Amino acid sequence: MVRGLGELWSLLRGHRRSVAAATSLTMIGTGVGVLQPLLVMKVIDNAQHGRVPMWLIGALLGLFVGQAVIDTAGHYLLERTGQGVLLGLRHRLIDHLLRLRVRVVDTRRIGDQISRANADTTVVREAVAYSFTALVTSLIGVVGAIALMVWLNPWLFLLVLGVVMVAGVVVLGALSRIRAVSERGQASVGGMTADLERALAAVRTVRANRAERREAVRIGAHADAAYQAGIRMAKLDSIIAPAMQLAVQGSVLVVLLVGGVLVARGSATLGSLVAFLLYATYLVMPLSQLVESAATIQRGLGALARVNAVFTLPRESDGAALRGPLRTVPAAPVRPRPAGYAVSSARARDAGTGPRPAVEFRDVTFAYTTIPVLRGISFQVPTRGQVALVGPSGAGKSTVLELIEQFYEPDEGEILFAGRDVCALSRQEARGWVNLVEQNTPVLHGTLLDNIVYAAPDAPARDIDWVLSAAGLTELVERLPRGLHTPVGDHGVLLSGGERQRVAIARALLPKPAVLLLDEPTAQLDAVHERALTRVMRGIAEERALLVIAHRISTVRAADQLIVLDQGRVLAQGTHEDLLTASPFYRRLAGGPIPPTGDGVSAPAVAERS
Ligand SMILES: Nc1ncnc2c1ncn2[C@@H]1O[C@H](COP(=O)(O)OP(=O)(O)OP(=O)(O)O)[C@@H](O)[C@H]1O
Repeated sequence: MVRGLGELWSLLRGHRRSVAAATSLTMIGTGVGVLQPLLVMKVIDNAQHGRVPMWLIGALLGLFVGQAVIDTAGHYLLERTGQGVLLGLRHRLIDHLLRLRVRVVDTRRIGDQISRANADTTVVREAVAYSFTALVTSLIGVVGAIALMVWLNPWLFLLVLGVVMVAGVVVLGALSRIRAVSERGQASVGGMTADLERALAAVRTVRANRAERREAVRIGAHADAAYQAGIRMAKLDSIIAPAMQLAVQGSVLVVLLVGGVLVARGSATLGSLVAFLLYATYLVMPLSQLVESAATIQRGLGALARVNAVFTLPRESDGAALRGPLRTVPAAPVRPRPAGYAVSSARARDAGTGPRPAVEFRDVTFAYTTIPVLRGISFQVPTRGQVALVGPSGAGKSTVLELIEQFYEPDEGEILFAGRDVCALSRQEARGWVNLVEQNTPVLHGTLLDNIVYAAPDAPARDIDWVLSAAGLTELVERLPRGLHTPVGDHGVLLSGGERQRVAIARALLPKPAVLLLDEPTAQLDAVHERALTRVMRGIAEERALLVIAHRISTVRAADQLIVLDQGRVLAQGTHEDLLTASPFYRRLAGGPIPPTGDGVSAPAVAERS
């Protein structure tokens, strides 16, 4: 609990002045409240002698109103601080989540991460904002009330203490279990969000497979678990509340009984009995506040553990010198954006026309887990022209593009951009050099324009017109009643597969990368659209490097060079015609059905390579 308090306290960095001000106000409010019974005692004692001075009544009223005003200001300040802490935590979390290493994202559930940024931070807010102040002020309230009770009548106080301690044992038992229950409940909410996200993201698949009921049961199971945790929490809360109630009523009863006898015997005044009674209730109020804030802190610590777990996940470094210092490859720096549409001549020099290819793999080996997916592959992509990666499913083609995009780092070997080891480039530089159109072409919620200018929000209209025409989208935009301002729906569901593909190509072209990577651009297209896109690709390849993955050889038949991959190895390289003659494996790829991975290709691999 003490370490947990330290963690919560560290969240208040930058807000400590506000917390101090709010705590001071609440303390003053509590102090003003503690004074009231003393004045009441004075009023009653004076009344017994037949006169009640008006100033006493006025002072009592003043204290009453003063306390209300001070409490209001303190409450607002706390609420504001809580919101500030929540905002800071969410900003950090959002930033961290968006920069997580791709390898980490691969193994996490997105919905659960969303839930951590959403539900868990809200629980932490409550713990952070209120509980510190409540802890401090209620402690002061308890100490103050105890001191005054001891001063008024130590024996009566001991009796009250006995009653409160009985309740205290019950409450402490319940408090110790709250954190674990809260963590379980929050984890169930995370699981529910993750499964709901999964089902809604694939709503068509769910419907087509008539899986609504099964999904509802699956997601409902998390809701049930959250409910169970909620019920356990309610049980613990309901143990705490009556225990505190018992402490109040028991204390009042004991004080009334024993105090009444003392007043009857004349060993105590009626005023001191009333004051003592008020303090007995005043003791219980901050005590229950103390207990409540301890419970909120426990809940908050449960949620904070989940939030902090995100911060322990490794994020992508900025890139430069990831695997050691800059290699001594003599090259001009890569400039992420050219001046015009075409790769400028200066850039072409940077890119190393001739000896320095736009992208080069040198003996690159890579494994997602333990089994290598790429096994020492080497190839070059010149600054202009089209290079195609072909090979059976699972050969490692998409992995090559993922390594170029720096989503993963090679285990061995080097990747060079324009002759420079990518490890010597910042991620910004490297990702300015290339751009990727993924296999599943994510189109984002928003308008067509939002999607196209995603990487270059300030792009001038002429650039947008150019990428629209380069990607063959001009006609579509003219046909749509709202043109570029047409909403595309979540994940671009309002567009056809081919349109989504072309929107993604236009988006990738707008920041003018030196190298455009296309993963299966024609997978969703019919023969007519495939031919149109092939023309688009030829146009693009005249100005920059184009690296394309295609299952259909017809898409890449005209490529300047084809690289045949199988089982993570380069089997053969050359033009379509060269390969038809030299590579039996390619002949089978091009002509017949694509052979499954490992279809007797290991031995020819050596022969074909040579
Ligand atoms: N994120 C990942 N984590 C673990 N393994 C992966 C991951 N992505 C791909 N793989 C595995 O790596 C191997 C190569 O996959 P890759 O997607 O590169 O093949 P591909 O040649 O592009 O296949 P396809 O033509 O079917 O898209 C496959 O066996 C695949 O299961």
